[in-house]
Amino acid sequence: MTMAQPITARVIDGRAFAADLRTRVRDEVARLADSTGQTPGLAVVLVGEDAASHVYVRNKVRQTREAGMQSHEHQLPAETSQEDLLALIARLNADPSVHGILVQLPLPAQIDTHAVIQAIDPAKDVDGFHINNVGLLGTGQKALVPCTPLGCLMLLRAELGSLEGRRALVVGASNIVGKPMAQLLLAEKCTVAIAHSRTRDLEAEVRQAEILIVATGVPGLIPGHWLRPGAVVLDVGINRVEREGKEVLVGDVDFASARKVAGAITPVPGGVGPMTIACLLANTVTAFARARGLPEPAGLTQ
Ligand SMILES: Nc1nc2c(c(=O)[nH]1)N[C@@H](CN(C=O)c1ccc(C(=O)N[C@@H](CCC(=O)O)C(=O)O)cc1)CN2
Ligand SMILES: [Mg+2]
Repeated sequence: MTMAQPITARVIDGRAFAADLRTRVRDEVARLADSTGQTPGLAVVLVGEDAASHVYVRNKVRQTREAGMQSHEHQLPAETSQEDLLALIARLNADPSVHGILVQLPLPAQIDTHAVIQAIDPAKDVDGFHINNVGLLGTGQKALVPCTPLGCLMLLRAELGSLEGRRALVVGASNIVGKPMAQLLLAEKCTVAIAHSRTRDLEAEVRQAEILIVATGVPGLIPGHWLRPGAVVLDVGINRVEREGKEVLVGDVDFASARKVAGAITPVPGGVGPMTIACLLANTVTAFARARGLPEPAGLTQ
């Protein structure tokens, strides 16, 4: 008699996928430099002392340079005024060597985040947060797309090929991840639902999803037994928790139980996270090409 094999999900290697995307970005940068004599430039603005933000910005600067692009780094003190930050953005908007502008979030409390994002030239808004880009994405036109959802879309396409007709659930309705993710999935012709903190029966919603994307910041919110068997699960959560006296990173999905039910799943760390910066580089190349009226580089955007 043969024993039933336990189902074990394929673990999606976001680090490897991001490394491959960065190689494609680097090749495209070299090709563009050859044909135009110019190198794409990315300006990164960091205000204050948030420790995680410093790590992310350091990685953004390093990976920008490794891709052969120019990095313009602006570190401002925590007490920077809104006026000074807006003046810097105006200078970056006007600088022809800057093709992408990114203001690292979160910003200190005295600064109006929305006003700062709206001050960025939408053509240089490589985070895709400006309402022009939000509106373009929502109306099915070419936009600059937020980096984390764009990374998720690339992982899903690599895993599933066509997403058409699939039932997708996005858990979390943030402007940075949940809402743009839902728009991207809709554009792929998925049947899309968005769940949030007031969703009445989250388990019942999760059970129906062939594609599940979770971005809530609640560690271990989704246990494996809620999943539809074979589902593709992308875990966007990055939560620092204490386990056995040590600080560890965990996602919003309980990985140990979920991998016994899912068809494929991203780990934390090493899943969706690394795609965020790789997609930022890709967006910078896309912004550069569009600004110069060049053909869209293939495979770098939605
Ligand atoms: N302006 C922006 N601010 C923020 C964004 C953003 O896209 N634009 N996203 C996050 C932070 N972020 C990039 O800025 C980011 C988060 C996580 C990772 C990543 O590689 N995570 C690793 C784990 C890293 C760790 O050890 O902490 C992983 O998941 O494997 C990269 C970038 C908020 N702010
Ligand atoms: Mg504020």
